[in-house]
Amino acid sequence: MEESRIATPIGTTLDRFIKNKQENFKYATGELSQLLRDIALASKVVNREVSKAGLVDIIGTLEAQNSGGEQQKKLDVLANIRFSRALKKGGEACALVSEENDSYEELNRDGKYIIAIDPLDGSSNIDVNVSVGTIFSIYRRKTEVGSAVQEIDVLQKGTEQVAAGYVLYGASTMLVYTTGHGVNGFTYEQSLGEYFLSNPDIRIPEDGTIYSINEGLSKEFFPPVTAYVDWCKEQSFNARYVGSLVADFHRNLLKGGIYIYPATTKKADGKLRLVYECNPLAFITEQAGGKATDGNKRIMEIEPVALHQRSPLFVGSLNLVEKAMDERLAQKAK
Ligand SMILES: O=P(O)(O)OC[C@H]1O[C@](O)(COP(=O)(O)O)[C@@H](O)[C@@H]1O
Ligand SMILES: [Mg+2]
Ligand SMILES: [Mg+2]
Repeated sequence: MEESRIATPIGTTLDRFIKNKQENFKYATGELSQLLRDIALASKVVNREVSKAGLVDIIGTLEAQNSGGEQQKKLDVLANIRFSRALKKGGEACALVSEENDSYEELNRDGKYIIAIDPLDGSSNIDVNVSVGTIFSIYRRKTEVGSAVQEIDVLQKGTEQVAAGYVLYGASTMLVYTTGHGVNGFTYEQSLGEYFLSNPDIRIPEDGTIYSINEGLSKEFFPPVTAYVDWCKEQSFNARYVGSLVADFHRNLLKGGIYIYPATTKKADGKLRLVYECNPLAFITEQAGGKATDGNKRIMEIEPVALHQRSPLFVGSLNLVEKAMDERLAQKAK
């Protein structure tokens, strides 16, 4: 089916855009479209809570820890509940994999889709009014509709994703997603309660002058990363690190740049989670013309073995990520 080449006008609502693009999806039965709407709806509720975080009692940390042993923030849990409820009610998702749940949550047995989600990304920034986000990834189930969800459904390679996206709760709130036909960004108009197309067909510049890495960890960097960061400095690149993956990623997607969370002497697999942080952002990056690796291989080719497994991440502008890979090889050759 020939993809319609007519550009969708800026200001088109998300609903209208999803409807227009549905014909691009060979399974076009409307379920994926409805799922995207359910996620957008939940993000509006979370946006409301994030935007008034300082006024109501949702600031602060809970006793409980998540699967990664990190202290859960109240907003982590609240966001998780909002997305889980919206997906349960929507009926299209059979299971939810979430950073905030140890195991996957079965939702609707008749659902055809698996959702993997980081309900609130950038938790360390929640209490200080710095941008945070939500990251999501969508797969088709492998098992029979109506049957119990199994591991083969929830542990799929990134190349199996049918859609991925993120919501950035920043100066404005944006939803950016792909269904494998390019990347589009929508800005939330609070008073109308609607997302409007603001960034059609996003392409990441092949080059950039921004590098994002937590240099506070530099004592724990392996030589290839140290050499690469030194190279960025020699180029007089700008160091930018918000500490919220979604915010750092979004800036680099629009302006060009590279985000790195490497393996370190203390964290052999880095910090970020493959299934609901690295894979969705890798899908978006590749669809926008960029590159995403774990330092050696394509992120989306990594076979997941655990829901919360971690992976190093090098993501962003094609030439910057390739340079980082070359640096690794050069260092290895030494
Ligand atoms: O403080 P560090 O070690 O640089 O880690 C920051 C990274 O950790 C994260 O906060 C991890 O995500 P969560 O907040 O969802 O756990 C990323 O958003 C961010 O890029
Ligand atoms: Mg995160
Ligand atoms: Mg999180």
